[in-house]
Amino acid sequence: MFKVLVSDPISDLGIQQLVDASDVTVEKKTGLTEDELIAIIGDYDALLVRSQTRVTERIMAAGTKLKVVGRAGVGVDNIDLEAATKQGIIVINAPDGNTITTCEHTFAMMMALARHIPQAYAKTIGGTWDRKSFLGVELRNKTLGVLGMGRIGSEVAKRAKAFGMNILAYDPFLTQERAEKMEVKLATVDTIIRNADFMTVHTPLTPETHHMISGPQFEVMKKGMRIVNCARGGVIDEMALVEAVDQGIVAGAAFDVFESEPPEQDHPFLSHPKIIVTPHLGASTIEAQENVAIDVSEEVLHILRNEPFKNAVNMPPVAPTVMNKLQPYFSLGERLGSFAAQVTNQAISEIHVDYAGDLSDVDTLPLTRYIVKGVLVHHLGSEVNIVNCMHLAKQRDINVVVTQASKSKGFTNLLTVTLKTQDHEERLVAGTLLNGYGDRIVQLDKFPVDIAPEGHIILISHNDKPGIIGYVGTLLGQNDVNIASMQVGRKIIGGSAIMILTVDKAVHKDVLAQLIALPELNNAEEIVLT
Ligand SMILES: NC(=O)C1=CN([C@@H]2O[C@H](COP(=O)(O)OP(=O)(O)OC[C@H]3O[C@@H](n4cnc5c(N)ncnc54)[C@H](O)[C@@H]3O)[C@@H](O)[C@H]2O)C=CC1
Ligand SMILES: O=C(O)C(=O)COP(=O)(O)O
Repeated sequence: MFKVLVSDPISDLGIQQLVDASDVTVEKKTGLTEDELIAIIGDYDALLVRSQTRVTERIMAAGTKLKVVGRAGVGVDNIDLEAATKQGIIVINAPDGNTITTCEHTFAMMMALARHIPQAYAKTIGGTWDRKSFLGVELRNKTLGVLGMGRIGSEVAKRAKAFGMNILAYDPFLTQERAEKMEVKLATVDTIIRNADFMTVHTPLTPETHHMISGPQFEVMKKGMRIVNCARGGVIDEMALVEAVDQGIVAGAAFDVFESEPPEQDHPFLSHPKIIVTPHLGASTIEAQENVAIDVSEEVLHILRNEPFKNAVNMPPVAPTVMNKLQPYFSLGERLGSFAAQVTNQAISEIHVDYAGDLSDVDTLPLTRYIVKGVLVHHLGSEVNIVNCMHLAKQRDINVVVTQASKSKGFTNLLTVTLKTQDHEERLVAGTLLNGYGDRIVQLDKFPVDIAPEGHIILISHNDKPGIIGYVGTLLGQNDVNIASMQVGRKIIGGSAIMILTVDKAVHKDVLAQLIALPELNNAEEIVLT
């Protein structure tokens, strides 16, 4: 039974599928301190959060069973991604579910700013009928600068057009072609600062975006600009902004997010007549909260059940078409990796993966991760998963080399895993996915073979002499080991040969030792593929 902890307020309706799952129990404990979370996190397989819970390195370290941290929302700046990757914890988010909601909040803020709605409301309910102090401005014909044209920024631009605004947009990934399609003008940050009447930011907080609007930008800013931040506190320098408002450079600002949340009671925004604020409400609608909770619950279930998933933040994204193509090979890849590791007795210096046939022209990185996981798991155990395997390989100076499009030897698809050791030994295992037959191992070192990569396998190397098969069969029979299948491979008559037996149960070490003691038999080892 998987245990899921929900440590922030997340929509009940959204997480219903987790609650209903027969293999999951869900517990809600919100408002915990870091130490309180550390004390209990060891019991849980998954943690669901929004932006309040700071998922620190200490929490991850205490989460010994933790497989996944699910963020019901976009920003993951409250989660230590590096620590998660090192520990093999998958971090997923729900990037699409709150886009429109946050875009609408941005608009609400922009209009509230243009028409002084919060200030006018406060005065009216305070008993003052003041119609002179709140002269506003129209949005029509104004220039809106959008910094960050991702999901939310693009939706804001779309709506701003309907309000008759001219849009100047900047995003490092915004091409001229896409800008034209969206009917916005591609501009630099500098052009936007010097020309916009309104400016809204929709970037994540990164070292590059931190204080991207600060003193130097306010110095050259178009006088009377109104600024909205519904993205992340820290993209705009808060103290420099207050100064710019006081100097009359900025006519007003609307902030949903703060450099530190919640802000201190004496934060200058909270008492400034020209700055309006909301307590990080961008994503807070019934619809968005249901959407993100549904998305994240679905992904968490996939991860817990070892099924493919898509929105991992600490792994590169994979297009659904690529994923569909690769997914059938995941189990084969992992087993080939595991097989190769089990027959390699020296320290591995390189994992070489060659993809041929159908796999020669797709981005195979996700599949490579399964192979590397298979190789490492033999020595490192369950600590290894597809999130941390590359990191763990690098830490151990193991090179992962991938080649594509070498000859497929007649197979429609062929995965060849070669492990190279520091002593220049090489072990090679190749496998294919045969339509209608499933996974097969088709080559072992230089020998062509045909075995299903599953269960208990005995690999024997011997000299090609008459009678050996009989000795082996008799010895295994005497030890109550039932042989399910047997294959013999050799390159030349009387030369070195291999025998591969699949057997019904684990083989005791003594039996392997007795096998090795047989005449003309050089080695016998058991490979277990679960
Ligand atoms: N206030 C709230 O409750 C909410 C806030 N957010 C925040 O809004 C922000 C945007 O979210 P989405 O649009 O969903 O993300 P997104 O990833 O779709 O878009 C972000 C865009 O920022 C761009 N960008 C990165 N560096 C930039 C730079 N230096 N200058 C200009 N653009 C840059 C990226 O290329 C990307 O296109 C995120 O920080 C997210 O955490 C999201 C939802 C709710
Ligand atoms: O999704 C985001 O990035 C947000 O900022 C929303 O945060 P929240 O889930 O409302 O705490």
